[in-house]
Amino acid sequence: MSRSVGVANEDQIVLGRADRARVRARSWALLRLLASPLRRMLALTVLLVVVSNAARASFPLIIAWAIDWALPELIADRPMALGITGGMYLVSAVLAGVLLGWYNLCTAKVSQAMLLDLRLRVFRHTQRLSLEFHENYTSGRIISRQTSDLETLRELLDQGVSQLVSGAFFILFTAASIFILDWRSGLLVLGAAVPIAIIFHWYQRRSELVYRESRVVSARLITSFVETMTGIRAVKAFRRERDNDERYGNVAGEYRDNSIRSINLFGVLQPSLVLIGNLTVAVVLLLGGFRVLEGGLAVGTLVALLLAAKRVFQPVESIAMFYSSLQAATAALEKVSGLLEEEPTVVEPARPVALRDAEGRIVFTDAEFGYGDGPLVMERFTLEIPAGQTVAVVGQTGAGKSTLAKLIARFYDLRAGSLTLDGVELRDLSNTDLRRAVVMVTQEAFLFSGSVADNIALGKPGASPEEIILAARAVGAHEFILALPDGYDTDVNKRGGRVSAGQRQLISFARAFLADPAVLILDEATSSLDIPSERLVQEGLRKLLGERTALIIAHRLSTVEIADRVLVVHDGRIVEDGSPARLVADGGRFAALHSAWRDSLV
Ligand SMILES: Nc1ncnc2c1ncn2[C@@H]1O[C@H](COP(=O)(O)OP(=O)(O)OP(=O)(O)O)[C@@H](O)[C@H]1O
Repeated sequence: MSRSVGVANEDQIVLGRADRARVRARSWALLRLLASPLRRMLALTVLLVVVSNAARASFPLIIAWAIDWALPELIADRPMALGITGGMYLVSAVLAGVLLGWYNLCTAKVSQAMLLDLRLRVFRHTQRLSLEFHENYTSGRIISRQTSDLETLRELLDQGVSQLVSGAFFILFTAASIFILDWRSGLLVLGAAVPIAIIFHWYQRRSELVYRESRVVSARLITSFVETMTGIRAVKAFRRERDNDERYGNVAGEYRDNSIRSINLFGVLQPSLVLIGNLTVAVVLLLGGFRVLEGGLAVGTLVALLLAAKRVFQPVESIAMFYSSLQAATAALEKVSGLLEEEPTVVEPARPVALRDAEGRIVFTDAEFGYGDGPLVMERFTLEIPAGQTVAVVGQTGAGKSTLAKLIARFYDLRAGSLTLDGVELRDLSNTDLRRAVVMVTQEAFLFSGSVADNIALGKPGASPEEIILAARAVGAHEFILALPDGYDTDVNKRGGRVSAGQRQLISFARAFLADPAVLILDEATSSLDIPSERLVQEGLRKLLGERTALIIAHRLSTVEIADRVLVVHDGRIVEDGSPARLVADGGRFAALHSAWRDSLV
């Protein structure tokens, strides 16, 4: 497989031939995909740009006729010819103006529709990608794809595309009009296309690298910023400000250098084009002038030729300017299309097996697991958890406890073996059935913006206020919620609505209670609670656990007391398995942990 699949070579500036071709093809495929629902509109846009520019390019031709044909006719007292050429000029001018305006409206519609589509795709897709992807691809990068890259595309689409296409057609038609007027001058203008093509090619090769680098450095800049701000507590606690300033300063400096390089490249491109254009006009004037003197060329034709030659190079400058935003947008599109090419590693089955009322029997058979291509984190094991059992998982840090929990929640798939819920492979369940049956409450107990009630209701969309209060009461959260400024309607992200870490956990307990899953996983979920609220929660927890299957990962052994069974995980293996009392009696690892905990209580 090529290394350029997905985001794999995202930080690489110079791409090999095959990788470059693949990345280009991927970007084009994305553009085609975005354009396909707008085919009709696009066809109209093309028609408008062709006709309006043909009309614009006809002005010098009409002027040549007016001078060389209509004027002599007028002198001969036949004013009809001047009326015809004047009328033609007027029609062309109005047609060009009206159609050009319409064309601008159409391109704005098309480009904004494409941009909206892309924005939504990027958001939906990144949300759909598996946890494995997000754990490796930092949130800073995602933000940079969604903001800075899409902004770069927006800048091009807002103005650039319409100018580029319109300019290109204008040049084409004006060059054609020069050929019609005088093929020798036409060849001269065509000759100027050679150095222009060379300079564009030079600019394209150089700027491709510079703009690709710009995307990479810009992502690093945003990542550095996001990391500092999301970890602002750790930054302050460890006095990281000065180091962070320096690191950020270095990346910002790199970004500046990169911008200077791209401006310098443009600084060569633009004057070169102006120079080529002016020289060509001068040559056309010189040669045409001699031919007029010799009688080989009509005066009107020369005037028209000069007008056309001057106009043919007019859009070149704006094309050069928008060409640089095209290059920047191409680099952005490479990155965004790479992100969109990533596939979720944990996929929903095409034909899921239905699971109505889950009981919660979990069975691992000859299961093995490791993250990505990494080493095995859980060595081959077989484990059966009967429905309704409360299992505590203990073990030293890094042993694999959370990994076990994440497998049951299907955040990851096994590398080998099978994992079933009520006899159905987890991989064969629909997301809806799986999420209804298995709920995981994590340590971070994330709250979304909105009210406390909204946050609890996430467990069961459409839950009534009574159900929400019942759930909060069950886990012992009701009292503190009532004490908040607006009770259940308090906005958790507003000043005064902020809740403590322990309160956050209680809210997420209420959410889980309301969800009423067959299998509940609590990952370190009681670690932020102080002792009284932990006691309170112990009570709530008993109610929450009720009849369900539960897997509790806890450092605090007080939580383990309510478990029917304890699993001791060590170095990716389950080394002890039994009731708490039996494991204590057996005198193994759990017994040692337990006695240390008892001592700490005294
Ligand atoms: N996303 C990941 N990618 C790669 N390796 C990982 C990932 N998450 C965990 N690991 C590794 O897997 C092993 C088990 O981690 P796990 O989080 O399951 O441990 P744990 O027992 O829950 O530890 P703790 O009590 O500290 O939370 C560790 O060696 C860890 O480095």
